Amino acid sequence: MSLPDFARIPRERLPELLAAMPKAELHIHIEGSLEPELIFALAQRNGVALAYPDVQALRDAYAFTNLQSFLDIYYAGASVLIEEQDFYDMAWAYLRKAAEENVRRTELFFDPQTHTARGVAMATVINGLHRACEDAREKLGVDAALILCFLRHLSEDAAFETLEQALPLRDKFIGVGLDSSELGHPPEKFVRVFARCRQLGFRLVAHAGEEGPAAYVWSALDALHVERIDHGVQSIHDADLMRRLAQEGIPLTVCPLSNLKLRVFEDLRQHNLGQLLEAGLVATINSDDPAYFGGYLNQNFIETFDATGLGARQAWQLATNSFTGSFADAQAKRRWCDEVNATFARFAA
Ligand SMILES: Nc1ncnc2[nH]cnc12
Ligand SMILES: [Zn+2]
Repeated sequence: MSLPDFARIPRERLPELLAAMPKAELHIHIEGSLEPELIFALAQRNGVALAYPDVQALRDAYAFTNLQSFLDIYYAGASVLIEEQDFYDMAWAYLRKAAEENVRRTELFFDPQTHTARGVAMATVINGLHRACEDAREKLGVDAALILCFLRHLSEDAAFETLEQALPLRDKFIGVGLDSSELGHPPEKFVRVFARCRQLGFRLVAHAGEEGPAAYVWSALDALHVERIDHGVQSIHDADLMRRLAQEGIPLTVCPLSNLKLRVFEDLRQHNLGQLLEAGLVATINSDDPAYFGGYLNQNFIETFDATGLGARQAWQLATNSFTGSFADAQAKRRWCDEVNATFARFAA
């Protein structure tokens, strides 16, 4: 099939097109979708004390200077999650939003160590999230899958222990990832546990090159053998790495509003997404932690396009990349890419 005629789509219609086009979200921490209102509702339901008197005071605290300043508040927010129903409610709220935004496929990260460290059972976490994913498929037509993330500020032994706890529920998540504080915690720290997960047949991803250097992206690829890089925006500083990412078609799950709020870029106009696409990388747009960074997926698209001047061609590329970069089966990917083409043909008619 030939490419849509992008020149026929006027710039004024871009926001409408960005919202309407089918898309996949490949980088969303489900705990980062916990809105202040739900944090307060769950705190009350579970009798958990919060450090803030009300929703507004909590929201006012969302002024971050870097990744760590965000993570401290993010882990505190997650402390209200106790029962299986809490995990369900959190994921269901996100999945409903995703359906409204024409997300067809979403791969949700979750951080079990944040919860098991507080005495919440692994099964409570995974069963609640998984039930929401099943309901999303049935009731919303959204295909949702779970990816278990190891916290990189903790030890590899702790990651192994987490894996052991999760293995009885292995049919309920498709892969593993690596998140939390990047600087000082290089991928090499987790070589053995990723090797084990690879042996077990899990899909592998890792955060790399968000605040950390391009060298961390190399080691995520060569030491951990990940299939996708989360963020990866620092790759731009290494021409050999850029060539490799392009040649091997390794997807980058880029999160523009997150990068702005965590000061990876001081201004959205300086974001390098356009350069990554120009270099032929399989870059995608994602929300990361939408409740904390001021926007869900469509807001990320709309603000980024507005600030950087990207156009309909890049919109098509990003929507297509989101499906090709996903871990869905080949037939579903083809169906969604056809749907992307049909949407663009309609806007170009
Ligand atoms: N942007 C991010 N980077 C690393 N770990 C995270 N956990 C939640 N959001 C994250
Ligand atoms: Zn992330």
